[in-house]
Amino acid sequence: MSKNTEIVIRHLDKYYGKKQALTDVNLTIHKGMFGLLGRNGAGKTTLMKVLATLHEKQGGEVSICGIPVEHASAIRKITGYLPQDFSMYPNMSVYEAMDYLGVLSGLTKEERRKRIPGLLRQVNLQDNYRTKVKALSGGMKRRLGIAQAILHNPRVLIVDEPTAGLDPEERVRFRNLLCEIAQERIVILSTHIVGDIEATCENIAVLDDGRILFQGTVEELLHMVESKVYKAEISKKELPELKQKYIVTSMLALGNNVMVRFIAEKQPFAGASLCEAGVEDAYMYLMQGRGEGTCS
Ligand SMILES: Nc1ncnc2c1ncn2[C@@H]1O[C@H](COP(=O)(O)OP(=O)(O)OP(=O)(O)O)[C@@H](O)[C@H]1O
Repeated sequence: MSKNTEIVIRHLDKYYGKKQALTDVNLTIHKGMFGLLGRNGAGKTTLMKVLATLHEKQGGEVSICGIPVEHASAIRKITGYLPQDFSMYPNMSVYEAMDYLGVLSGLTKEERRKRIPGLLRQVNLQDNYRTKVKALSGGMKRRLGIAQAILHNPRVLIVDEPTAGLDPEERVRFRNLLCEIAQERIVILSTHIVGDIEATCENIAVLDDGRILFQGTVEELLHMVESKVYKAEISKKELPELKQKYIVTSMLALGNNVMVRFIAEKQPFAGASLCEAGVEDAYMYLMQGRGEGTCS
């Protein structure tokens, strides 16, 4: 595949003072949805900020569609970024905010007039032109954030933890929007919510303590726990021992008993039945020995 349609990261190192936040990160990211998964503090935001040219790296090479990240203004022309703590112009209306950002992006009046209505329709805010930004719900603000991030029609969209705090319906709607956008772009989605990745991304990377623990397809991740995920109904008294021996990925209380889902290398005891592995199981397995994974 041509380097002009990829993000290529080689031996990337990033420090904050003496603290090393990224260590020898190597990734190649193609068109479509790419999921970056990791617990809080793993380095996801740092990696995204390096790609968005908001942080400088200390070592390695990074290029986006063939352009080295050192060429910040050229990178910003082809990259859209939605930060974790996105907020903008609370007293402007939705349309005014978009129009203003369009001016800042260098779009002509004609280009703005043509592009903004289509984008607001795409993010389902077509009925909110006059709504003040401060009056939007969390999900609507996030969707407006996406519209502003793709206002200049970038080839790459970088979205940092976009679904945190959204209700389930908004989360699904937001994920679908990103998938739609990813049909013609590279979209990088960072999250610590395993469900977001499972539903949307074919290719993923798991970051932990600044290092890549895994990269590949969701299928390859699932393969790691194939024939290793069991469920069993046990008494509450037996639970502590089971938790000591195995990685428990979910529990459901049933009176004095508990239905547990856990990972074991082979049939652990009679009465435990094999089940289909999920991404959350695989993630917990991968995180084994690294403290508890913070998946929700
Ligand atoms: N400005 C900074 N100065 C010093 N250390 C920092 C700074 N920003 C981040 N770090 C540290 O770098 C590491 C990676 O942080 P980063 O924010 O990239 O993680 P993250 O995976 O995005 O986590 P979260 O989901 O909590 O945002 C953490 O140990 C964090 O404490």
